[in-house]
Amino acid sequence: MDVKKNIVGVDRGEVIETWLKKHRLIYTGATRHPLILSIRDGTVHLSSFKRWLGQDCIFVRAFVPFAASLLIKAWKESDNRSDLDVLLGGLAALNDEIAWFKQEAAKWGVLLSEIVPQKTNEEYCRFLESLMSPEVEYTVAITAYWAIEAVYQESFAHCLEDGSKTPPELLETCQRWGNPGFGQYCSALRNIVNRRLERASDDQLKEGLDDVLKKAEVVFLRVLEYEVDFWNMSRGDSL
Ligand SMILES: Cc1ncc(CNC=O)c(N)n1
Repeated sequence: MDVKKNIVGVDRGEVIETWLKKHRLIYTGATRHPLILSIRDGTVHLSSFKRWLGQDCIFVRAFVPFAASLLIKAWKESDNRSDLDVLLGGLAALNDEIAWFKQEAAKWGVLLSEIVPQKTNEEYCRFLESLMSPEVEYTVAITAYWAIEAVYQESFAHCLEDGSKTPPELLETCQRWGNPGFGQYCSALRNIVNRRLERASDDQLKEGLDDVLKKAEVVFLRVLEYEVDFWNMSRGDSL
């Protein structure tokens, strides 16, 4: 098959695929972390799970305004109306998710009022806040958003695959991000990102334009690093 290449030599619509090949190791580090592997093989320490749960409750509260800021960028900058529908669906799901976190925390006896955000969590939330700035391009911000969602989707779907021994009391958590609907949502986000990056690489022909493609790749890698650090907090030795 004749694959068209644009000026930066990237196959059309394949930017994310190229990144995933190039950064395989860190991507696998984020999506196959020891915490996830221990959930999947049933050896997870519940104290680790609870530490993750408490920290993630805090993270998700910062993720909501980030998602809202992305909705604004999409409305202002997107070349495709359906982006807004995809993002609004994500925001609606976050409403359920926040309610679920409260209920799940209560179920495990995790007292949300007493959770202290760890340094990694605070830094990750600050990073999200930096992406909310109007200076940050829609393409760059939605790349981060897709990566954040995709890591959880791939991680938790792994715990639901045939042969996994995920403890029954953790199945609901895994289904939250590992269910097929969330998978489709992540594919829709990935399609948006690929479309935007393809456009960005075309635009780089024009003089004076920032290298959005490079910025998006840097942001993608930072998300993966933060996700690995975030899982690491569950070990409880990072305070
Ligand atoms: C640290 C982290 N990364 C990704 C997600 C998934 N997105 C929203 O729920 C999450 N909850 N927490």
